[in-house]
Amino acid sequence: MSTIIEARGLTRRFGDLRAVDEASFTVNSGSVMGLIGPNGAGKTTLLRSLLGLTEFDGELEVLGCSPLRERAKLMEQVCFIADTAVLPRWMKVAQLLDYVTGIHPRFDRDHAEAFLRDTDVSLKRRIRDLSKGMMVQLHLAMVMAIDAKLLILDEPTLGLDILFRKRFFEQLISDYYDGERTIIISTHQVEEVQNILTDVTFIDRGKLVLSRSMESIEEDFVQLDTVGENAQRAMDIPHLGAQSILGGKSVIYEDVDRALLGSLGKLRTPSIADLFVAMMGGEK
Ligand SMILES: Nc1ncnc2c1ncn2[C@@H]1O[C@H](COP(=O)(O)OP(=O)(O)OP(=O)(O)O)[C@@H](O)[C@H]1O
Repeated sequence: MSTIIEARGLTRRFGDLRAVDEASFTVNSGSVMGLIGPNGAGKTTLLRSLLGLTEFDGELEVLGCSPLRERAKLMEQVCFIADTAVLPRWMKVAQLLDYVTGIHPRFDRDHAEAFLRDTDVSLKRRIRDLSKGMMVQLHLAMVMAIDAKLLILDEPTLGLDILFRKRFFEQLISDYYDGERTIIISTHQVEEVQNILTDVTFIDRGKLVLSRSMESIEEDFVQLDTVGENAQRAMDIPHLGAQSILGGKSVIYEDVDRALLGSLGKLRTPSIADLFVAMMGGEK
């Protein structure tokens, strides 16, 4: 396992606004990291910094390169799909494959075609005539055929229905992820990525609120569902956040004595979505 990204005090200012504020984190090879935050939290700005697409202060190294000074070298090893990614609509699918074969040294056309054979996307179709779902399949085919060490996806499933979103993430993990590549996915759709992540980072108003492995989430956080009088006792113990449930409370704690909580109700590991709500300002 090697370090792919190392950020120390990464900051991006727009006038008085700090879109990314003193972010320090490490990403290791083989990680599938979810970058999760509300609208305007700084996700896109953080990803753009990693790619050298925006100026920043602080220290940042991505795949051993300085994103601002060695962008060309970095781009040889990175694949990025922006939330606003658009394919040239006037091209036919086959022409797109020709085009990317011509410009990208690590694009494997045969691999892309093999992937597309299992979809409804025909090489003869014009891109503008594809449905949204087919467009995603085409995007995925392009991504999977690029041999990149780091894949960065900014809101890759925006505007798609739940079936396509699920399929996108499933295929990403089953067909692309090989345990060595590193994937960073920014998304609002927390529930759908939860099962594929090895690491999770929460960002809120530019600050990293949480940056951990999924394994350590299990160790560090616990959720208690409790009803009746026990609910008040549970709320008296310092906690991260709480939600009302039928007849009681569901409360999330960090680093707490589980034996003490066990007598008050049912314990479980919080989902990423529940943890997100608790940390981003649920009922306290
Ligand atoms: N070029 C810019 N000039 C000025 N402010 C900017 C610029 N780009 C982003 N911002 C501001 O920085 C903050 C973070 O924006 P960013 O797009 O990184 O958030 P995000 O988490 O990706 O949001 P969303 O989920 O809505 O896409 C926002 O307040 C945004 O208005």
